[in-house]
Amino acid sequence: MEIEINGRRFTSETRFAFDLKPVLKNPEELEENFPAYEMFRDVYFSEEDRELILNKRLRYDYTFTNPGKIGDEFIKTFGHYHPEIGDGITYPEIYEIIEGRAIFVLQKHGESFGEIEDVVIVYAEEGDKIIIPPNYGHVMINPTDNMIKTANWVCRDFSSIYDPYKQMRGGVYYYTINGWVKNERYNAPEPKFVKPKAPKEFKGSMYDLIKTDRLDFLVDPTQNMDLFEEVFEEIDHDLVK
Ligand SMILES: O=P(O)(O)OC[C@H]1O[C@](O)(CO)[C@@H](O)[C@@H]1O
Repeated sequence: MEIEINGRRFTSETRFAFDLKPVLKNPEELEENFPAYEMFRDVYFSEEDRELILNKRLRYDYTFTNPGKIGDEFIKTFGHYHPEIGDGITYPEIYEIIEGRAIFVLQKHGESFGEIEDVVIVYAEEGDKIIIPPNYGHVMINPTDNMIKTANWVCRDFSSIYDPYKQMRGGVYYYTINGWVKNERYNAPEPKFVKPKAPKEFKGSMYDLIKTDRLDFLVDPTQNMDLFEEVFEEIDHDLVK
């Protein structure tokens, strides 16, 4: 797929349903291949911005996630962790929902990939900004009949880590037409159900945050670990559709 921004064309990398086989609840139910989501990595609006983005060691991506199901499971991203910066702390990330409604499953592993210390299920709406704290892996699910469009800022110095999700066949929970199904390969506590509560300094245009120092935490989260204390607000799970 291609998008045009200010006369520049950006081409996506497509993840197909077959690419998701290693992380599906029921891979055997996948018969026909189709595009699951489009990733436009390293987008910029002007050459001047491009220089700023490179200097700040950041990357701006769009992800367009199609609606659909594989068996009874809703379409989702593959899922990944980020590497360590040092001292056992991994790179965080910030997402924005540009269009649609999404669910993120965040998980933090302990000694082994299968030992989960914390699970946070984030129900996000259009306009929400979602901060993925250090040390959490993340999967984004499309629980709707419409495409989800998201943007994200992330440090550009690393590659995502997919092996834990491959080894465990996906994240700690699958989202299905019958609701949440635990992936029994994991030992994990009960999930917390939350909505995003990004601090007020992140209000406004996601892209324009590059013109401020507010994204510095993506490259060095250790300078402001308090930021991650209040990025979610617990919700009553019964209220969640
Ligand atoms: O890398 P995955 O798990 O396929 O997830 C897709 C999205 O995650 C990002 O890598 C950001 O974390 C985006 O660039 C990409 O569109």
